[in-house]
Amino acid sequence: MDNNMLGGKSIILRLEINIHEIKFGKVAAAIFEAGGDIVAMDVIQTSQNMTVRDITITVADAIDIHKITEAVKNLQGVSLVNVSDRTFLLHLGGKIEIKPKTPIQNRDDLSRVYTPDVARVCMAIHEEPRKAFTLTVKRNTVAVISDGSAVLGLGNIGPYAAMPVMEGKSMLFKQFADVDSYPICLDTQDTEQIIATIKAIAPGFGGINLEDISSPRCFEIEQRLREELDIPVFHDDQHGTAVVLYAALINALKIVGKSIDEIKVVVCGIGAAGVACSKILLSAGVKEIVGVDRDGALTADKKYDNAIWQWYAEHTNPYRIQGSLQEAIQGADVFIGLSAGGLLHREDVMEMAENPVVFAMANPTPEIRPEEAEDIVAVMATGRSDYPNQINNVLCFPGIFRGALDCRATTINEEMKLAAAEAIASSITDEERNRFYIIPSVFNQQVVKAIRDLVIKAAMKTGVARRIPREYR
Ligand SMILES: NC(=O)C1=CN([C@@H]2O[C@H](COP(=O)(O)OP(=O)(O)OC[C@H]3O[C@@H](n4cnc5c(N)ncnc54)[C@H](O)[C@@H]3O)[C@@H](O)[C@H]2O)C=CC1
Ligand SMILES: CC(=O)C(=O)O
Ligand SMILES: [Mg+2]
Repeated sequence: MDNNMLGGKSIILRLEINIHEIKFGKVAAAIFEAGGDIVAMDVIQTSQNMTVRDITITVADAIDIHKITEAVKNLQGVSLVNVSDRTFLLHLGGKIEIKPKTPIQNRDDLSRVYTPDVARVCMAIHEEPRKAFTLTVKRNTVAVISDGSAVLGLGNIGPYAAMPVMEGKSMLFKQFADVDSYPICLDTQDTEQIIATIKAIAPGFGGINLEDISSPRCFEIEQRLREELDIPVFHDDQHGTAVVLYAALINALKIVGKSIDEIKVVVCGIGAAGVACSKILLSAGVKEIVGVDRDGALTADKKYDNAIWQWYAEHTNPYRIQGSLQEAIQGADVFIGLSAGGLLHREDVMEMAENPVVFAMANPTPEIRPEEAEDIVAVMATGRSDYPNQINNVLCFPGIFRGALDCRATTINEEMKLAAAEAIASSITDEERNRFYIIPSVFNQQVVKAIRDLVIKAAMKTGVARRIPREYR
């Protein structure tokens, strides 16, 4: 895939221009004609014959970037030194760092944070292991762990390529909920090795956020770790997504005036996210869910090697609909896309029931782009930050872990997830709610706090809180 397809709407061209051969106005005109809008320019170097300039250009899409670079290369007297985009610049050297909380200014400080005095702290924890929560980073730190096997909708791109997403999740944890986290990408996709590795590194963490691990391995990995560790293990693509999806659906149904037990829902992509979203909808009372994957609708009339698909087929699709997405979507009230970009077409949306709700949540490219269907849908949402109604697990994972860490929960259970969904859905008032505003912004700090508070209450009520926060004592 062309790197620029992953986002960069703003690029910087470094050009070496022979000032005797071409005037800058001509360069600017060529960029403009190719679809670029020059928003800034820095002169890097000048000499009697040459000038080197960094030209910042905004573009509508990746095709324009190609057109612009070709146009510039074809100009006599111009040499294209480098093309960079702001997204790549933001990633130079990684996006996070670790800093000491206090400076070490003298030998006395050194002997306290390190040897010899640190030994007393070590022995205190040795004698009473739960002190690890008060005397180490465990109290506020989550591991963000991937094996690179299902990175966004990019597929199995491996542990190195997964790192930028995991670093991004760590940034979000810190900025939105003041949770510290380390991105960890494992160079194995073997279930047993992943489980053993995570168990081995768990002592330093207060929670494990599994990320972008493909199905069906993700189900066993999560389940085993939940059984074998005493800290929350949460597969974000399953549960974070399901929580936010459910919150968004509650509000979307209020707009279209349909009740949850009478809608037909088509879920496209029965992987980690698709299975978890379907499960939360089943428990919320949806009666007709049809799951569609690469081989079409999942139905109890077929047998599947994948145990989770077998379970899925037996618990959904009551009318045993068979066939492709195009067939399954006839008369559907809601489409939920958790598969790959571009799978849903305008013609398919036209076959849905009146006032269709379309949640095209694949990243980075949704199953259908809003501009293709917004005039024929009642409510449209994507997983992206650059369209209205962003249904993305970022609305859930910072707040749910904030709550879990603050009450030192041993797990994140169903009650805590439902509490998080309720906090998200109810953060939009009846007056505020409209077809472009069914879900709050990730920048709304009240949402993280609301999730945290309800999650702590749910943890206390279900007996999984090991610490009662001061305000609840
Ligand atoms: N908006 C959000 O918050 C989230 C969005 N996602 C997106 O959902 C998608 C799936 O993610 P995961 O469930 O983690 O991955 P996964 O690998 O566990 O599942 C993907 C599923 O989609 C199916 N699929 C792929 N291409 C298909 C096609 N052409 N037709 C039908 N089915 C197809 C696969 O067979 C697989 O079952 C990704 O695009 C991801 O970015 C995932 C989690 C959160
Ligand atoms: C948002 C997210 O976690 C994903 O697309 O995988
Ligand atoms: Mg993910």
